[in-house]
Amino acid sequence: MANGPGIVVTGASGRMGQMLIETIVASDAYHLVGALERDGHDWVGQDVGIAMGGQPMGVTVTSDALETFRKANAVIDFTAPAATVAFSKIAAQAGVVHVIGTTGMTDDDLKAVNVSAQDTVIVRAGNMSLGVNLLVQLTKKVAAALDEDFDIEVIEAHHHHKVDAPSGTALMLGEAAAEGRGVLLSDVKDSGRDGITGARKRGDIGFTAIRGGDIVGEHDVLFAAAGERIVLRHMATDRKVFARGALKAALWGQGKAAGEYDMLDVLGL
Ligand SMILES: NC(=O)C1=CN([C@@H]2O[C@H](COP(=O)(O)OP(=O)(O)OC[C@H]3O[C@@H](n4cnc5c(N)ncnc54)[C@H](O)[C@@H]3O)[C@@H](O)[C@H]2O)C=CC1
Ligand SMILES: O=C(O)C1=N[C@H](C(=O)O)C[C@H](O)C1
Repeated sequence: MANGPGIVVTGASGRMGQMLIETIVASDAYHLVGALERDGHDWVGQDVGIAMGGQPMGVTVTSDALETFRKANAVIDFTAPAATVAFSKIAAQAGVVHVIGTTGMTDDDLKAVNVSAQDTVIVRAGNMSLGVNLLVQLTKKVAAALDEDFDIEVIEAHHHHKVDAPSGTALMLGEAAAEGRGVLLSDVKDSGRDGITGARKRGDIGFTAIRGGDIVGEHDVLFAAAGERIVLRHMATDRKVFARGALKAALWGQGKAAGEYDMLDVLGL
């Protein structure tokens, strides 16, 4: 008999999709009930295990979200903003927990997700790892303890396939620093410096994005003052940390009241 909640993985052929499927099938705490890819993708119609280059798993990749979500207890979604907005509406219709790892969402995308959260449990975070979520709390504390003599810079590095910048994690860290300082990130955010930028504005929170090779995800929060610097750092070396966090969120969300939650709720931080 199958164990634990039934999970659907969207973006099954993606870097995170495949990592999630491997993690689910290796665990007794969950089971895979569906694998979704976009219409026209060459995995659609194939057994997902075969498509991944291994043994059959008895789950055929499909592009029919509603039919698949109806068979599940949770959907784990690391895809792209437009797909995630559409999936949140379908998850609400099907009444399943929607765990969202997708980053690069606009304010309008986030508003649409928030509307879906009136009808189902949504857990969304730009980073699902325990380490980064702890770093968020540390960043808030350090920013609250220091004044604007300390310039705050968030530096992130990712693989060369990544399409959005700053990363979702960098934005979480920037929000935490702004909250610690009692300001709005939108009022102090400085990203994409290029050319004659003028001197750094006191109180700004700066962002720098590095893209290269196969870097999984690295984030520094730098507090730099005259004569001293503090650096808070997280380095992910394996996507398993994100998959484990997302699966924890899927389990945590079962039976919760409809609403939008994050990994700080899941981890009790
Ligand atoms: N929150 C977190 O902890 C993490 C978030 N991410 C985010 O997750 C997202 C995906 O990352 P990767 O797996 O590296 O990207 P990827 O490009 O390897 O995978 C994305 C997958 O989504 C699929 N997809 C796109 N539209 C779709 C649709 N309408 N229906 C079904 N599938 C669709 C694509 O075909 C692709 O297979 C990015 O936004 C990334 O920033 C990545 C790692 C950790
Ligand atoms: O695209 C990625 O790979 C990652 N994206 C997330 C982000 O935007 O912060 C999380 C992690 O750093 C990997």
